[in-house]
Formats: sequence, structure tokens, C-alpha cells
Amino acid sequence: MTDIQELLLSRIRDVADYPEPGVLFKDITPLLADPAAFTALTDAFAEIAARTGATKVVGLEARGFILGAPVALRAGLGFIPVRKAGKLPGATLSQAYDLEYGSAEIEVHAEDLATGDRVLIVDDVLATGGTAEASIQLIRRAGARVAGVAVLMELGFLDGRPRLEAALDGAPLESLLTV
Ligand SMILES: O=P(O)(O)OC[C@H]1O[C@H](OP(=O)(O)OP(=O)(O)O)[C@H](O)[C@@H]1O
Ligand SMILES: Nc1ncnc2[nH]cnc12
Repeated sequence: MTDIQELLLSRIRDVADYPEPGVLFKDITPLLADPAAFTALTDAFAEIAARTGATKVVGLEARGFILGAPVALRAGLGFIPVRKAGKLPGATLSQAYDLEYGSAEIEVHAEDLATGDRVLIVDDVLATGGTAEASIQLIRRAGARVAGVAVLMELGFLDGRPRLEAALDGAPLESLLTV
């Protein structure tokens, strides 16, 4: 494990049985509170944005907003929020999905993405892959291409990777940590 991976892992807190019994929740708030760790994470994601030729950064509500916005600025790219249903005021595209502890619906402003855009999707945790897969579908329905998915942490035992790789169609899935 690299020094950066050790730093990031040391700032993630495990919370048992949250938000429901049987789930081991990965809490990134200690990482956000540590500027050295948050900067290292932002730099690593911005490098992925440059390497994949991204033209926009999409962040997935809510933790993907916190991580994705500084990445977009660092990479010199626009930031596009993908929100839980009912929060965006303009014309939206919607996608329903299941995640590790429930189901939900996400939306994006259709006008925020254009043909020719290459989008890097940023989030904190890849669990079942349901959220990321739904965001890939949304981005494609908006006419843009997916440059890749970048997550801080992948929960290997939930098999999100094969599901997402099938959806990504050759674009990279980059996780900084696998647990
Ligand atoms: O791979 P999956 O099984 O889809 O799970 C991963 C998603 O779950 C969490 O978000 P959550 O919906 O809890 O929203 P939050 O960021 O608002 O807490 C996490 O931030 C990912 O977006
Ligand atoms: N175990 C987990 N910890 C944090 N975020 C999650 N999103 C889905 N599963 C999660």
C-alpha cells in the first residue's frame, strides 16, 4: 500500500450497523476534516480526470458533491450535480436504482451535458454499483460519454466492480482503496 493509500485509509471510520443492521458504514468525515488527506484525495482524482480526458466532473449527491467539486476546480473543469429526485429546478432526466441499503431515484439537468462531453463520475464508495450504474445511464441518455468512474473506496465483497465494468464498456473504474 502506498503512503497516500495508508493516509486515506487511516481517515475512514467504520460504523457498524448504520444506517441499518448488518451494514458496515464507511464514514469519510474524518478524512474531510484533515486538509492533508482531503488534498491528497483531490489531487489523485484530478490526475484521473486529466488522464481520462474528462471535460466535466459529475458528483453524486451527497458525498460525491463534497469530493467532486474540488476535483473539478483542480482539474479546471465544470462540475455537474447528479441529485436525488425532486431537487433540481430545470428540465431533468431521471433514473431509478437500488443501492446497498434501499432504493432511490437520481436526476441531472439535461442541459448540463452535451454531445462531445466526456464525464468523470466521482463518488466516495462503490458498494453494489447501483448508484454509479444509474449515473452512467443518465449521462448517456443526456447525450454525453462516460470517461470513467473514480471512487475513494470499493467494497470488494459486494461485487460492484463486475457490474460497473459491464456498464462502463471499456471506460476505466478507478478506486483508490479496496476493502
Ligand atoms: O454502490 P451502491 O450500492 O449504489 O452504494 C454507493 C452509494 O451509496 C452512498 O450514497 P447514499 O445514497 O447513501 O447517499 P449520501 O451520499 O447522500 O449519503 C455512497 O455515497 C454512494 O453514492
Ligand atoms: N457500506 C457503506 N458505507 C458507506 N457508504 C455506502 N454506500 C453504500 N454502502 C455504503
